[in-house]
Amino acid sequence: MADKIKNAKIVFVVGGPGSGKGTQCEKIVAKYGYTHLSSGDLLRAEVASGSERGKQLQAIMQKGELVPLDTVLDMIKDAMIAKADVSKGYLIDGYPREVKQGEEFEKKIGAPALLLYIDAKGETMVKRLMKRGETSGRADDNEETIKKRLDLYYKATEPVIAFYEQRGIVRKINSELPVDEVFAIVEKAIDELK
Ligand SMILES: Nc1nc2c(ncn2[C@@H]2O[C@H](COP(=O)(O)OP(=O)(O)OP(=O)(O)O)[C@@H](O)[C@H]2O)c(=O)[nH]1
Ligand SMILES: Nc1ccn([C@@H]2O[C@H](COP(=O)(O)OP(=O)(O)O)[C@@H](O)[C@H]2O)c(=O)n1
Ligand SMILES: [Mg+2]
Repeated sequence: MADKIKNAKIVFVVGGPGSGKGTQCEKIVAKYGYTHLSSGDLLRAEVASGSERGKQLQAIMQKGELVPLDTVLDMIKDAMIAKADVSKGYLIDGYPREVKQGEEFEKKIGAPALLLYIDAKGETMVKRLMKRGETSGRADDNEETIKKRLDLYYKATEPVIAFYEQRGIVRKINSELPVDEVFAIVEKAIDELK
């Protein structure tokens, strides 16, 4: 079962909240046909289902904290298996959030071939999320939760980048530029994989 996805290309897409991970992933899907799995979207779908587990997740996400590791990892794994027959590669967006999440992913699923590090300044991310919050309906796109998400990003997620840098698979992408210019850099990184 998990064997099916062992040979697939796995790309981690990591960056702060509102750095533009989702935006770039959509463009990668359109050009390369990869399967996009946003850990945040998977969690929000569970919340929307109204399940008991969803209610617990909602409370954690509203505070900008991290949900238990196993919960996210199981969701990602199930979603990967569901697409195993048709997938050219996987974009794992918003995961790992901490080094331990990366280690567990590798134990249960496989190793990433590339980590796209979507990098924007803190103030840029806050500005984008406040703007997105005007229309997104996301409960965590508010000033207080954004600040917590950002703090947690610097504390827990930036070490993930250092961890994979040692392996030489990190490509840092400056996402202060306009979307299409950012994508031009992303394309180069993906093309290197072939
Ligand atoms: N100028 C500029 N704006 C961008 C870029 N990428 C995204 N944005 C804007 O920033 C906002 C956040 O982008 P998302 O792609 O949703 O960010 P994300 O990293 O997926 O954020 P989370 O869902 O919070 O993880 C969007 O509303 C975009 O309009 C970019 O490369 N340049
Ligand atoms: N791997 C993950 C991904 C998301 N989450 C939770 O889901 C929320 C939204 O995640 P997201 O990736 O859509 O958004 P950002 O936090 O990057 O803005 C996070 O703030 C966490 O509460 C998590 O706990 N673990
Ligand atoms: Mg996103």
